[in-house]
Amino acid sequence: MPDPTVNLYTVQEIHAAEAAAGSALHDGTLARRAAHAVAELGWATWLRGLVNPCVAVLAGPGNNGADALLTANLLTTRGVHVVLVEPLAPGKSALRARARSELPVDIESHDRLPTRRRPFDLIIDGLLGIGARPVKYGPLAAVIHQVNAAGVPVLSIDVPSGMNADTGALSEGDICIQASRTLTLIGHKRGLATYQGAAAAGQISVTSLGVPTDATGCVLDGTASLATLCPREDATVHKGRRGDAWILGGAAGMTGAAWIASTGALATGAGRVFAAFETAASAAAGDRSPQIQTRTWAAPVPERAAVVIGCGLGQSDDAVAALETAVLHPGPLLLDADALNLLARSSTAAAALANRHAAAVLTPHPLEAARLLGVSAASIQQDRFSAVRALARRFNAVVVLKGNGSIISVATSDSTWVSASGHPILATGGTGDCLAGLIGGLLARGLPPLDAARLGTWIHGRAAELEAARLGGSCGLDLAQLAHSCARAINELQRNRFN
Ligand SMILES: NC(=O)C1=CN([C@@H]2O[C@H](COP(=O)(O)OP(=O)(O)OC[C@H]3O[C@@H](n4cnc5c(N)ncnc54)[C@H](O)[C@@H]3O)[C@@H](O)[C@H]2O)[C@@H](O)CC1
Ligand SMILES: [K+]
Repeated sequence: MPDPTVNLYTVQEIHAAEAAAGSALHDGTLARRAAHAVAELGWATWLRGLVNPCVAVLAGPGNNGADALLTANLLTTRGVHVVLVEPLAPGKSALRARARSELPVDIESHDRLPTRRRPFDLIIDGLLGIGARPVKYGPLAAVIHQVNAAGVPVLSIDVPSGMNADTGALSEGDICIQASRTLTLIGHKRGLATYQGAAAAGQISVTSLGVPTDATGCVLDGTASLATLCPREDATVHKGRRGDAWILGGAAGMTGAAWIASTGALATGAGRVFAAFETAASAAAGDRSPQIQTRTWAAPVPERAAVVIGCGLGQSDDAVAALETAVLHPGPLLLDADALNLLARSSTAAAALANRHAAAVLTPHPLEAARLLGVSAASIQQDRFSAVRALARRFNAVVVLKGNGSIISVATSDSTWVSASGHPILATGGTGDCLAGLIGGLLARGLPPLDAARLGTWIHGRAAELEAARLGGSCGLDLAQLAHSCARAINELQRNRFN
C-alpha cells in the first residue's frame, strides 16, 4: 500500500485546525500530547539503553518552550538528567509558566548551552515554533550557533528554531537550528518541505495530536499522490501511440545539452525522440544515441509532437526566432534554460504563451525564475511558493521551480505541489536538461502538462536517490545512468500501481 497523501499546511491553517479543536490548547491538552510524542521519540531513538543519559532541553519564551518544558518533565521521570537552556525571559504564555512551575525547583538551568566533560546525549529544541519571527543576533542566535557546533543529535519540536514555517527560509545569516530530526505537530508544514527548511529539519515525522485537519491546496508529491498519474500500458501498444518528443536546442558548443534532454525523453518510453540542432554540423557531432533521430531548427515539427525548447539553445537571433516559432506550436510545449532567458526579454514570446490554449511547462531554476520576474534570486528563495505561483499566473503556464524541494504550480489554481524526492547529487550541469527531456517525454506520451510536470519532477528526484545509493554518495553522477534510473523509477511506480 502506498503511503497516504501528505498535505502541507501554512501556519494560518494550523491555527485554524487548532481553533476548530476547541479549548484543548488552552487547558494544555495538546501541549501535553506533544510533549509525550517528543519524549517518546527522543527516548526510543537516542536514549533507551544508555547509562545515566543527559539531555539539554532548549526552552524558548512561548508555547514551543512550553512543549519543551513538559518534555523535560517527562524525561526526568524516566531517570534522564535534564539541563535546561533558557536564553530569553519567558513571554506571556500561561502554558509555559505552568509547565515551568511543574519542574523541580532545583533543576539545572542556564542561559547558554553549558560545556560539559561528557557531551549531551541529545538536545531538544523548543526555542521557537510556528510563532517565530526571524532571529537577529543576540542570545537566541548565540545558543543556536552553540547547538549547531556541538556535534550532538538534535530533535526539534514542530520546526527547527530560526526557520519560517511557511516558506522554509532561514533567519538572515542562516541562523537556524540544524536538526537531526523534527517532530512536527498537527500537520506537516510547507516550510519543512522545500529549500533550506527541508535541509535544516533532518528527518521529519508528523504527529496529529488528535487534531483533525482538512486537505489543503498544497501536497507533498510522493508515490501515493503520483501513482494514479502513471500512463497505463497494454500489450497492443506501439510506438505510434507513445508519441513523439522533439528537443530543440544544441547550438554550437552546447550540443551536449540537447543530447542529454533527448536521453531523458527516451527514458519515458516515448515512441520517437528527435533532437533538433542549430545546424546539420552540430547534429552530426557529439555523443549521439542511435535511438535519437536528428533534425535542425528549421525542420517542420508535427502538430501533435511534444516540443522541448531551450537546452543549449543559446541566445542568438536564430534562437530567438526558434523560440518565437515554438511558442506557436499547437501541441504540448516545454521551455527550459535559454528559452527561459530569452522569454524574459521577448514580449512576443510572452504574449504567445499567455494566449496558448494548452498551458506550456516552464522549468526555471531560481536564477531563471528571478530573471523572469525581474527580481533577485535571493528574493525568489525567500518565498518559493509565492514565486512559483506568480510565474504560473504571469506566463499562463505550469511552472516547476527547481531546487531542494521543487515546487510545481499552475496558472488556473492556487494549489501547489512539492516534490518529496531529490538528492544533492543533482547539483551538477546537465541534470536540468535531463528533467526537461523527461517531462517532455511524458508530454509526448499524452500526459496533461501538470501531471507530466509533477510526475517528471518526482521521477527525476527518485532517480537521483537511486544513483546516490548506487554510488554511495553525492559524487560521480553519470547522466546516462541518471536517465536509466529515471526509466527504472517510472517502471517501479507503474508496477506499484498496476500489480
Ligand atoms: N498551535 C497549537 O495548537 C499548538 C501549539 N503548540 C506549540 O506552540 C508553538 C507555537 O507557540 P507560540 O505561538 O507561543 O509561538 P512560539 O513559541 O513559536 O514563539 C512565540 C514566542 O517567541 C517570541 N519570539 C518569536 N520570535 C522571536 C525571536 N526571533 N526572537 C526572540 N523572541 C521571539 C515571541 O515573542 C513569543 O514569546 C508551536 O510551534 C508548538 O510547539 C503545541 O503545544 C501544540 C498545539
Ligand atoms: K523548535
